[in-house]
Amino acid sequence: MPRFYDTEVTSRLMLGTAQYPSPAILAEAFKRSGAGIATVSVRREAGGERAGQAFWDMIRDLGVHVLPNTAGCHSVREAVTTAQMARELFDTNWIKLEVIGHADTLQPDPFGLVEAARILTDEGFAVFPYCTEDLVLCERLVQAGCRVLMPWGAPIGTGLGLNNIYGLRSLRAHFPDLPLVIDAGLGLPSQAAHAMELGYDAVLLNTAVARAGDPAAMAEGFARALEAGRLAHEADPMEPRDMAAPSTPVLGKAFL
Ligand SMILES: CC(=O)[C@@H](O)[C@H](O)COP(=O)(O)O
Repeated sequence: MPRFYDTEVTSRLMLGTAQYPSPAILAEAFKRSGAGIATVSVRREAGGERAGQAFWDMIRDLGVHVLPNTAGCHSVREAVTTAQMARELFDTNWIKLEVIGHADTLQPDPFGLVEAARILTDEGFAVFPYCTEDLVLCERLVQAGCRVLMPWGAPIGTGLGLNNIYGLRSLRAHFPDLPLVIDAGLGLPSQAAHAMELGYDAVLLNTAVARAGDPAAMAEGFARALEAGRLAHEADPMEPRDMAAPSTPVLGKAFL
């Protein structure tokens, strides 16, 4: 199982905690999938007071690692301040760093992300940056102190899956020993299995589970797909080839 900043987790599935039809369904999705990490929006917690406390109690009861995020932050300053609040609220130095750079695609602002990552690692945070698969950006994030990378599969909430297989494969090859997590854009368990087959360590998703007709069943579907994909990765898959190759031996075939 993957290790994030010296913490070994028990599952390759991380789930977001927004958009569920009810808290009970959210809890059931975690239970059935065995997801090991819950991401929580600091803004939601900080703004909610009593509702926030009830939500936090429920998350704590799940018994999973909590990964607060800076969702909704569009500037370095906002993200850093939100991370500092998260450390106090959740009593953890883990932070999923989001610095959104574009209103339509919600893609990360690479420049702000690196700057915020550097500030936060200097302050002792364990930063989980939501990034793109750009190799130069990822190099800079590692230089800034990040010990895990979270490239997007596709824009948040689209369910499009892995938009740039080539780029994700290159990233894996470039950082063979760094934990890599696909974050955002997954819509189906088969896409999560594909991420595992590419050698990724984990996936983080929210919309595909929370917006499914049966969120708990979908969460379990993702968990099973992750297991299948990882097993396939470890089994050393065959190389695809262009030319047909008979899988049945022709030796001993009767001549007519
Ligand atoms: C970066 C971000 O906000 C994602 O972690 C999001 O929470 C999950 O993305 P999906 O809703 O597309 O799964």
